[in-house]
Amino acid sequence: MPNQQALIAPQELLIIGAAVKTGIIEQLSAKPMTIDELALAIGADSRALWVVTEALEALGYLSKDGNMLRLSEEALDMLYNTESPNFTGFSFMHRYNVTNSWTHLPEVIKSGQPSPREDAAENTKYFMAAMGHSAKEHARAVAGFCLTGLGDSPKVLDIGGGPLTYARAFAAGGARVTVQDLPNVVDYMSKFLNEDENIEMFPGDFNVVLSPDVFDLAFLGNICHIFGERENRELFKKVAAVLKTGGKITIVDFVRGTTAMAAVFGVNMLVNTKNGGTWTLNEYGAWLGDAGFSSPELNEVGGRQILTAWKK
Ligand SMILES: C[S@@+](CC[C@H](N)C(=O)[O-])C[C@H]1O[C@@H](n2cnc3c(N)ncnc32)[C@H](O)[C@@H]1O
Repeated sequence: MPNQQALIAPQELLIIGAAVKTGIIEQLSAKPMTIDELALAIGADSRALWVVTEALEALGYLSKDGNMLRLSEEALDMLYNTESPNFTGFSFMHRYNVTNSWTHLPEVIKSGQPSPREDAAENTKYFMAAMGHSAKEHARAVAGFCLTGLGDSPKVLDIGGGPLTYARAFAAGGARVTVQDLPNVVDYMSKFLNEDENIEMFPGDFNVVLSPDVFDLAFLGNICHIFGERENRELFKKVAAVLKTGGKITIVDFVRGTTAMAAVFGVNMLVNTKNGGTWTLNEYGAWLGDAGFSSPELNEVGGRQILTAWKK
């Protein structure tokens, strides 16, 4: 049934997102400023800046001391205080970028091509923050489920595991983890890794190569929706080649035909990728079977759908 409650503009996201994009937040995180000082610092129109900062104040992101603007305590907690229960960092900026792509859906429906993408370096930072944030709550449960039956200190290959949230949960469960991700992501994220974490990072495009080792478990967290049938079939074959016999593959993704979210998320992949999407259990079964795996089992853990199959 259509959800009329959902038919509202994401105004707060668009306002705070624009405040981050234009540098309002960064400038005010350094020091309080008047509207005119801020306008000069970020090269903005004073009238427009006044209207937007009034809204930011009304929404609780800014506070005013005389004519000086500053970030509110709540905004400081949310954006910068990693110890705060309200900390999100800048993870919402990924949603802001995605919302931008979604507004091109009418053109995408006609052309069949994804929305134009802005390749800004800070988007890697936002993407990693968003993925890390969304996995935080259920990573332990998912990792525990995936590690079941693998014995002591299994070797895990976490493909597309750049945000490190799942890798840390695997390591906490006793695994030795190799995280493979794109070189720019490994470059950025390896700074956040401590030497004693039992996690190493391998830079590499999974469409080209997988980390050359023998693993007990390959974890594919939300990567099968990025590409189409050909790439997934190839990836599953590469996974089979780096798993020991009897080794396990676990895939976290929305499975089309089993949840409404899979169809909706399919639209996200339509606007953001050339041939990504969400796939049915039958499709996964055929692709995994042809790559040498058993039929996949579908489970739900911590609200995430997980497919599990074993290398024959
Ligand atoms: C949607 S995120 C999922 C992150 C994490 N696995 C999770 O489930 O929260 C996809 C991840 O795959 C990585 N990725 C995308 N294409 C890749 C490729 N061709 N080779 C290696 N990593 C890739 C991205 O950089 C990103 O870290």
